[in-house]
Amino acid sequence: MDIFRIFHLQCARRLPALSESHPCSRLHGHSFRVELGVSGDLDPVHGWVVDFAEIEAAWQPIHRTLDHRYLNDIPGLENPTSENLAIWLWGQLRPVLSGLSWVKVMETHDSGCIYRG
Ligand SMILES: Nc1nc2c(c(=O)[nH]1)N=C([C@H](O)[C@H](O)COP(=O)(O)OP(=O)(O)OP(=O)(O)O)CN2
Ligand SMILES: [Zn+2]
Repeated sequence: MDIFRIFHLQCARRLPALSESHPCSRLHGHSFRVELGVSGDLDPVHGWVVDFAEIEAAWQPIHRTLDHRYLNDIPGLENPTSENLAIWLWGQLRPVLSGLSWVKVMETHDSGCIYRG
């Protein structure tokens, strides 16, 4: 069974590997939509994979670290593409959120990525 919870981050970033002519090389902001997926068998007592509150609790330190921040300043996010953000989120969350199965980052309504470790 797969369950997921959705979170939102407001962040500033620039993508330093791009040429100056590319708009994303300039400072700009994104309202990221992050989906955290957790997979596992149902706990027969509770009838759930994991309490959604556990996913929420794992997310809170991430939110404090990233929300309304300039991502490029965060160690490991010097080139904060959505892909690198998904990988970074996986690295932060995998040790504390058992059953983490995917991290999906949507940077706009139409564009995003999924990382499964
Ligand atoms: N594979 C990736 N491609 C791009 C990334 C990325 O992280 N991974 N990032 C960007 C830019 O950050 C850019 O801000 C994306 O937004 P934008 O180009 O504005 O998105 P849209 O084209 O969907 O929006 P429009 O309003 O239609 O311009 C670029 N590529
Ligand atoms: Zn961008």
